[in-house]
Amino acid sequence: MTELHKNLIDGEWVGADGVENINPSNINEVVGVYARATAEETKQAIAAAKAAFPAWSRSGILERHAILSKTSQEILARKQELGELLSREEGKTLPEGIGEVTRAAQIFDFFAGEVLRLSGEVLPSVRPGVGVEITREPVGVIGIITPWNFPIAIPTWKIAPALAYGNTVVIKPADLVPGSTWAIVDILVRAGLPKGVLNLVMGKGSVVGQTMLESKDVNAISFTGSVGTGKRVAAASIEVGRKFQLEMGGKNPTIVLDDADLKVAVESVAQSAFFSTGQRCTASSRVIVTEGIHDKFVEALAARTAGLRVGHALEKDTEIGPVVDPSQLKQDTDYIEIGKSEGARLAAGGERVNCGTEGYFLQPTLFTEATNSMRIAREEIFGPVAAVIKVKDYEEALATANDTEFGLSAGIVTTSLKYATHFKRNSEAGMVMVNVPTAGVDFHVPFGGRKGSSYGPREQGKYAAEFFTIVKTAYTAAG
Ligand SMILES: NC(=O)C1=CN([C@@H]2O[C@H](COP(=O)(O)OP(=O)(O)OC[C@H]3O[C@@H](n4cnc5c(N)ncnc54)[C@H](OP(=O)(O)O)[C@@H]3O)[C@@H](O)[C@H]2O)C=CC1
Ligand SMILES: O=C(O)CCC(=O)C(=O)O
Repeated sequence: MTELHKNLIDGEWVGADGVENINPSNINEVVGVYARATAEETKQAIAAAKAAFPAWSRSGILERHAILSKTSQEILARKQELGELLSREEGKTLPEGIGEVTRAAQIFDFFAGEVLRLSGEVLPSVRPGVGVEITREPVGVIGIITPWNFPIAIPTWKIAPALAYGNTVVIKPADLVPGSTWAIVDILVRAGLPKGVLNLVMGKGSVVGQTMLESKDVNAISFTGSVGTGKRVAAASIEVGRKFQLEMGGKNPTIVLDDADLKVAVESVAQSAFFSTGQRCTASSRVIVTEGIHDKFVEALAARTAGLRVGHALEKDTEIGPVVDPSQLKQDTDYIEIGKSEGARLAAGGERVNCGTEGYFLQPTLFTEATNSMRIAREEIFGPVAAVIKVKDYEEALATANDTEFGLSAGIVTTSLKYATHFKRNSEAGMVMVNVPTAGVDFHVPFGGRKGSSYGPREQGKYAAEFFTIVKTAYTAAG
């Protein structure tokens, strides 16, 4: 009998039965069995978080620091095991899985430090004899809803600041990958988190997520996922007057200019487009190339793409793991057909691959001769599929890069200080990368986009305080 991983509600592990978590590298392998919360259990979790808030919000900073720091240390000590769990449930390669786990440990460590750096401001009033204090207070119960593609990093970069600043939490991880979140919740509880402060409700978005959206007792929701669900979060939150923060899709461009170092350009685009199986909101799926370097760049990138080793996520030589599940695989292959029918040229990949196990393996796929009006250049695919668009010069490249409803990350590969500087200033993206991939961000600096990609304050780094706290301004007249 496989052990049931239960939900955590008010300090108790609860749940009678669950569903199997399947390995996308080998669908005959069950990663574990995880409970699915009901709407009633979700309401109990919210009530527990509400009841725990007064005490936790007034808890000492040393207690909060110690719990987050201990959690960071255990995650780091277990990075191999947790990296394997992550790779088995989501399909990214083991080095990518271990990297993501390490990032989670670093995030907990960062916010353990932030607890000790909480500060405010003291200002003179315009009225003589009156003082003004500006402080940050916790918001209350934070609802956290996360996607499947970063099963440990995204839950962590929402849970860690929420707890650090004195909030209580109800988290619903993606139904497809509950294992990594279960593991960090277990670690946090054993690190000493009081009951009710953090509640885990695994299960379906339509049940658990929807119940969170409808609850007046959830004071803020931090969401990462698709544009469609993000709009639901926004509408429901406005209805009950709560704070919300959305991180959604991307259609991130990488510009390659004539003066680019060819090797840097090819490696940067291959990584941005295909690593983590292209399942990153920061992935670059539009490659905008000026005509002087176009042909030799396309030739080199097609060769690099065709040479990428697709395989079981835990195999030593694998560079590209499987697609996460059948519905994402269908979306990817549908878009490959759309690209062909739109008249783009298939320069590499395009087929499913047999890697010896029953997994959702797909060749990294490169289209060339695409235009920015094609659906493969406008809609987020969320798989290992990229399209090259040829342009005349930097000005056309910049206009093409910005011609999208999204604005998460954007890259340029160039040796020109002039163009790099101009691009950093004029790109309509939240994160701009010069000679580095569009994906793979640091853990201690702000993360987020513009236009249709994001809504609300930035995540991560010290900027996380903007969402997870409320500013209070207090006036005191001297006696
Ligand atoms: N900008 C960013 O930072 C990122 C954006 N993304 C985007 O996320 C998408 C892929 O993730 P995916 O998980 O499929 O996105 P979804 O929006 O489908 O799911 C995200 C989360 O929302 C939940 N959810 C679904 N329906 C509801 C509902 N009615 N009420 C409340 N919650 C609900 C899901 O639950 P369930 O698991 O049951 O479906 C899941 O936990 C991609 O399009 C990608 O662009 C992904 C990562 C980062
Ligand atoms: O690129 C990264 O490091 C983070 C990307 C991300 O958060 C995402 O795709 O969900």
